[in-house]
Amino acid sequence: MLHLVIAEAELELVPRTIRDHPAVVNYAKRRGKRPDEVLLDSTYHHAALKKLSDGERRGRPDIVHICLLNALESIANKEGKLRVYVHTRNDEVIYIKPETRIPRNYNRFVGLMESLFRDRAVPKNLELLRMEEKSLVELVEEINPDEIFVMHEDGNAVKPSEFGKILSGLRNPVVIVGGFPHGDFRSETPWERISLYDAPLMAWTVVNEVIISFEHWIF
Ligand SMILES: C[S@@+](CC[C@H](N)C(=O)[O-])C[C@H]1O[C@@H](n2cnc3c(N)ncnc32)[C@H](O)[C@@H]1O
Repeated sequence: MLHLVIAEAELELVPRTIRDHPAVVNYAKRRGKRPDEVLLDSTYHHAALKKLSDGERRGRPDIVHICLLNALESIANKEGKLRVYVHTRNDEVIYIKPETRIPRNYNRFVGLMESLFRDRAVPKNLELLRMEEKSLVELVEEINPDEIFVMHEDGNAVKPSEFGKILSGLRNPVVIVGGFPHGDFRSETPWERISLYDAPLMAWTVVNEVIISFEHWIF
């Protein structure tokens, strides 16, 4: 079973310090919500983000959305060979049941994530998505993998097909992909770094490359 972690994802509610910024207040009003109930989104809160530390990389639910659509619709997931987790910049972990259908529509996805931040599990009866406070290291320990790989543009160069072969030979590998648009991991990731290509790739491209290369060797 391959465990895929989208790590340090830029997924969070609007932080307290910018909840009274006009860009946030107007956006929340348009959506009929309170500023403390809405996701931070760089498309709409660009002006307010300038006031936050790390503002240039925060507010990117779209990265999580595309990664989850790709991973959960994959053949590996349909065949029960994949588990997907999202770890956020604020050390929350989202556990996702493999049968979860992520909304294709971005606005519906945002609404779903806002419900998850409020209720900690959605839908309440099935708990397809569940959120817990947990660090990346704690999540990795809980999975109890036989190998842990951090996808990184400066890592050891391994061709995607070769990496898929390595993953297919393991019992319970964890693969960590950064869910942020720029820069590096902010916390410690003391595991083997793997580069699939000699230039930076988007997170969802790496998700696809990893899953498809893995599938190639197990089906
Ligand atoms: C958009 S990148 C992160 C930002 C990137 N450091 C930059 O400044 O452009 C998102 C994630 O994709 C993965 N990634 C990006 N390029 C990669 C590569 N060439 N090989 C393996 N993983 C890569 C890493 O996990 C990275 O954290």
